[in-house]
Amino acid sequence: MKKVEFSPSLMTMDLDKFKEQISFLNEHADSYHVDIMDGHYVPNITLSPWFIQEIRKISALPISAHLMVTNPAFWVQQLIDIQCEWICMHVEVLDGLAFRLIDQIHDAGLKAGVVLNPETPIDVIFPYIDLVDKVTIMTVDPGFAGQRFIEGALDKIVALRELREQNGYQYIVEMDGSSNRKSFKRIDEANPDIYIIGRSGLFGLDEDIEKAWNTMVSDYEETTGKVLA
Ligand SMILES: O=C(CO)[C@@H](O)[C@H](O)[C@H](O)COP(=O)(O)O
Ligand SMILES: [Co+2]
Repeated sequence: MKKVEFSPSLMTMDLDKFKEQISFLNEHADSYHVDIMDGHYVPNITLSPWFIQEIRKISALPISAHLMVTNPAFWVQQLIDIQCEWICMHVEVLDGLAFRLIDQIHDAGLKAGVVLNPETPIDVIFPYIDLVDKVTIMTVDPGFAGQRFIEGALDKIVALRELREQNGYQYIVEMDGSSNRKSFKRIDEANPDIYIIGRSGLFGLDEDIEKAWNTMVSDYEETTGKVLA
């Protein structure tokens, strides 16, 4: 069976337990997801390139930056400077910039991802679908944790996997937004490669990160009937 990857969304971690939680997750998670917002593209401001540098000091896991910003070019250069493994940009702001930014990320030796809001159709990315390394499907509106799961967005995950199969594309498919005990089964049916887990699926389950992780694993296993390796 294909391995399911879990990527904790660090904007929902407990910052007063930063070192303790990262030390534990270094041994259990597959990568980290860092939400970067500019207060314009979405009405919130969360993590930053500086935060990625702080993680990097105590972790060797791949870090994926989810850019929710109106001017991705400005942020892409900063993330290239700090060598974040994945730079993921919302397609809704990529018009007229997509090829330049994807090439810039690749030229720096990093991976380029694109992110689609729940209402954005996948055909928007067809012009550059063969160039991207990851496609992230939002299953909540971007900007905040703790929102309602948007089940209808899952059809895009199925369609992206089919397109990849038919055309030999190389991208990874990821979901982001409210993955937890209530939604794991539906997400699993759509079968993304990476699950982003936030407060509702991981950090909010227990103050002790080890207990929270174990609860997340049993929630996944009980609701999907699958056993994680
Ligand atoms: O990009 C975002 C939100 O804009 C996500 O990465 C959230 O941080 C995550 O989905 C929260 O999940 P919940 O805490 O709602 O489960
Ligand atoms: Co995110």
